[in-house]
Amino acid sequence: MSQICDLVDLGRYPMDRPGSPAYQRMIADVRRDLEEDGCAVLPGFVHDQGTTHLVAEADQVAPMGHRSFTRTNAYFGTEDPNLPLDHPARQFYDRSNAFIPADNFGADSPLRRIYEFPHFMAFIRDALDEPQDRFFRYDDPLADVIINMVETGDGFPWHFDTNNFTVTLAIQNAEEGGQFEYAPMVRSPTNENYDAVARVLAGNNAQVRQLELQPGDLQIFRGRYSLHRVTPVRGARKRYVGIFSFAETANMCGSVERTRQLYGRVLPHHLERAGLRVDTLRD
Ligand SMILES: O=C(O)CCC(=O)C(=O)O
Ligand SMILES: [Fe+2]
Repeated sequence: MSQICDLVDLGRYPMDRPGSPAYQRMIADVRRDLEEDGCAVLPGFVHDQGTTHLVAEADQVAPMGHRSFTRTNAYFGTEDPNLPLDHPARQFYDRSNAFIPADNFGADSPLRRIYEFPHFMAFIRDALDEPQDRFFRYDDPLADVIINMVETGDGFPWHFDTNNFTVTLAIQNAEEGGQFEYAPMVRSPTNENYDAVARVLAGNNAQVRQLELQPGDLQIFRGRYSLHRVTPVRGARKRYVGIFSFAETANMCGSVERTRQLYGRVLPHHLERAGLRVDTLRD
């Protein structure tokens, strides 16, 4: 079974030593990057040897990925015929990928080892400057820690996330494509900024940054405000990205409908949380 130091470069990222000067410097760096453009990258967070474990695990569970195709706009909304045809909310794109659900990452999973390392959650919370009583691991056995698997022909078109922030770990790059592109903080809680969104959707990349993330890089991203996409992938090698989820309230879990769409199934846990009975017996 791997230890955290077999995966994470704790020398470079001393998340296990809160309060030390090195830890304080690390937090200051991440906060500055998040402040500047809503995105912080920690290169080599998982060292090369650790990445080997994560790739081996991903290859092993890849057949369990649930593939989904949708036609979506940047807001995951439906068609609104009352808006002008060129409105950003009326631009629809194909999206396809496969998520490998969280219950494939069991107690001895290296990816889960990182997610459940107690100092990891504290470090992410600290980096995002979130209060302790508003930061929890996601209580969803299919979605707390997953892999986004993107294969040749797949892509993740322009969108805003529904979560306030996303924590991802690059595990394996595709042979071609699969770059992460984003328009930093293009909208705010009080301003949709549709004109700027429309410019990005139309292919104007003056405001767009492209990241060449390498396996092992950790990314902390405020995806609710920054329009972003993953460029289409080509070649035989799959693109693997680990996604670690956190929530503002305890016991948060995905809805039955959305879970079924993304992971192809639900567990009794989802039905219970939705107030539904697990059995079909007459009361
Ligand atoms: O795979 C990635 O790098 C991020 C995908 C993404 O934007 C998302 O899951 O919302
Ligand atoms: Fe996203």
